[in-house]
Amino acid sequence: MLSISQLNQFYGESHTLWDVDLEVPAGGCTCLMGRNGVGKTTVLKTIMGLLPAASGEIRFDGRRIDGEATERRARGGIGYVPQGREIFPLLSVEENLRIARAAIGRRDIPEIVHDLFPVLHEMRHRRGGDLSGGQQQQLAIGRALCLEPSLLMLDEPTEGIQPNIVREIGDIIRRLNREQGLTVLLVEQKLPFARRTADTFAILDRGRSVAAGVMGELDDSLVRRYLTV
Ligand SMILES: Nc1ncnc2c1ncn2[C@@H]1O[C@H](COP(=O)(O)OP(=O)(O)OP(=O)(O)O)[C@@H](O)[C@H]1O
Repeated sequence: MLSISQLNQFYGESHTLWDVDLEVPAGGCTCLMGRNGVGKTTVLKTIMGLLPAASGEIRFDGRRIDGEATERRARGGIGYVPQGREIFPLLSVEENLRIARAAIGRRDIPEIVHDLFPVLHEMRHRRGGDLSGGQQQQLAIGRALCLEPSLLMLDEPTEGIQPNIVREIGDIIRRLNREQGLTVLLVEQKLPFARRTADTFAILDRGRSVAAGVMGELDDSLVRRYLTV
């Protein structure tokens, strides 16, 4: 569904991504892994068109999208839940959702959002900034779902969230993937969470793709070499 080949990216003079390849199969849940600063967030932002690619190809459903504006990619089916969530803190929960929904010309809130996140319905009049970290993460995912994506990308959705809520977020990602058929690309540093949630992995090291496979192939030697600090 998403296929990246030979992607290069620079921040000014600094070469950040080096010939990165990444395959996200349709209907799967792929975890992009690697230590801090290896370029995971940069990959997601480049897929979304928030950063320009210097060279390489990004294909989504077979179509090249690397020349498209972010809005077009979002409308075309790529949902993005950024690191740090980036909800509007002064707007209500409902307004946060409606703004996203308006981008595809709709006014209603999709049922799936209330089904998955009853707390967002209960707290619809509260300001986004007044929610807990876990609730804000649910709002960020709910907001991405308002655009009815076929691929959902999440950047460290469990960062700074209490352990019991981490489990809930994992359940939700699995439900979206397995029950709703949404393809998922997850950036995640917590190994047990990644193993439970994803079925394939790809590892970056200093801006390069160094390993990929089905989750069962993520063995101790790969973990020691590329993931443990
Ligand atoms: N706006 C920027 N300008 C210059 N360099 C940047 C910028 N953003 C990130 N970098 C650098 O690019 C490299 C990759 O960063 P990136 O945030 O993509 O890594 P990451 O793997 O997502 O890390 P983390 O797990 O800490 O979020 C790092 O060396 C980082 O310092």
